Formats: sequence, structure tokens, C-alpha cells
Amino acid sequence: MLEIRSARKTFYKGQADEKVALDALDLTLQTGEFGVVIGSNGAGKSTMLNAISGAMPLDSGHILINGDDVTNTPVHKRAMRIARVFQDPMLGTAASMTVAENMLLAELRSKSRTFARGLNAKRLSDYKERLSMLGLGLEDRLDTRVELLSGGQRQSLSLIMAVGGSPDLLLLDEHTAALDPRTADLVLNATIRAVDALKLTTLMVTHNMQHAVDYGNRVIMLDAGKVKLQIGDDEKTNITVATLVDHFSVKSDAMLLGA
Ligand SMILES: Nc1ncnc2c1ncn2[C@@H]1O[C@H](COP(=O)(O)OP(=O)(O)OP(=O)(O)O)[C@@H](O)[C@H]1O
Repeated sequence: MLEIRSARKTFYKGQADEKVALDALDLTLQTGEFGVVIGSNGAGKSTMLNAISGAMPLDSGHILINGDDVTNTPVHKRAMRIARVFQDPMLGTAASMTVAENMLLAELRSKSRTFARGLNAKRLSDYKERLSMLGLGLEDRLDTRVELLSGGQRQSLSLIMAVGGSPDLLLLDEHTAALDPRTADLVLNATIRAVDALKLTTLMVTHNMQHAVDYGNRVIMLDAGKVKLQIGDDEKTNITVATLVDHFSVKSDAMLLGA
């Protein structure tokens, strides 16, 4: 469970170009929920993810994960509980290493230094099982160097590496935005399979209104650093891209096109 309580963040405080990024933001995501965050440019989406992950300190307010106040917990410690996948498919993986070596790297990162390091049969079978959740055939490419994978396969591998330590929360930071529409759908479907199989609590930021309509249990619309609108499971079945766009205070062409 994630709780954000009265989170405030202001950039350039007291200066002419002061920007209130989070304005007493409150948000609760129950365990197992999949929230999709939308909002215009500058609405505060990235700042909110940075505050949750610990990459950016809040001016005031609190972040709780499963009831523990992590507001002052440094980012590397929070990373044990919070997984994050970024927009750039090149960021989460090591290109010149194989799929299996990347999986091992991710596993060793989340374990103690004394942990046995080699790739053994048990590990390989565990990696195969986890990669098969994605439904992309990566389980049969354990010996392939990551640089030979497509952007979509690579981003899906980043995802499965990020969630290997069974995190309390998964943050998806526009993780399909750099992919072509078909690949983006492929990665999103792989994401949904992994999230469902591992029962992950997930918060996904997207500019793609169709994805907000199609995926997740709840749409959370941010505007000027606050939650402007939430659409839960029951109402979500009735919403369309057009009704979502109607709620935006600034309607960009990209949103109207569902880009
Ligand atoms: N590091 C920073 N320094 C100064 N101002 C910032 C910084 N990060 C964000 N801001 C400002 O805070 C506000 C919220 O920005 P944020 O990036 O969180 O919005 P966003 O909803 O993620 O936007 P986008 O959809 O464009 O990524 C904006 O006015 C932005 O200019």
C-alpha cells in the first residue's frame, strides 16, 4: 500500500519563476491496485514519482509504504522496496551482457554481498520461469546479448529485472513512451502479465489516454500538483479517451491523438 500525505514540493521558492510542483498532494493506492497517472505537462507526475522513490526530497508531507513512513529513507534503501522502470529502454539493462547475466546482476543487486554469485542450473530455471511471464519468448534467449534484443524486449527485460526482489511498489515512469505504438502495446501486455502474476501494487505514468482507458484499476489525474480526478474500477468501464481529454485543463494535440 502506498500513501502520500499532504506532499508539497516547490522549485525556486520565493523567486520570480517559483513553481509549485506538488501542492498538498494526497493519494492512497491499496495493495494490489494498479493506478494509471495522467495529467498535462507540468502537472507534477514526475515529481510525484521522484518523491515516492526518494530521488527528490519533499518540502513537507509524508510517503508511507505498507504503513512505514519512508519520507526520510534514502533512495538506495527505498530501492529495496520500490522498483522503477524508466522511459529509456537502454537504461535498465547492460547491453553487452546476456539476458541471463543481466538477470543475475539484478538478483545480486537485491541480495547481500555474501550471496553465491554464479549462474547455476537453479538460477537459470528460475530466470526462465520469470521471463516466461512476459509472453515474449525471452525465456528461450537466455544466452543472447541484450544489445541484440528489440527495444520492446529490452524494456520488458528491464521490467522483469526491476521486479525480481518482489517489491512493495512498482513505478512505471512512461515506460512505453519511447516505443512505437505496436511495441508499446506488446510491452504493456507483458507488463500486465507480470504485474498480475506477481500481484504487484503498481503506479504507471502515461501520456497515452488509450492506455489509461484500457489498463489498470484506477485512473488518477493530476493537475497543478494535486489529484484533480480519480476514476475507480466501477466507473472505469464507461470512460473513453474523449471523456478523459475533456477533464484536462490544457488539451494538447498529443493527448487528443492518444499519443
Ligand atoms: N528539477 C526541477 N527544477 C525546477 N523545476 C522543476 C524541476 N522538476 C520539475 N519542475 C517543475 O515542476 C512542475 C512539475 O513538473 P513535473 O516534471 O513533475 O511535471 P510532469 O507532470 O511530470 O510533466 P511532463 O508530463 O511534462 O513530464 C513543472 O512546473 C516543472 O517545470
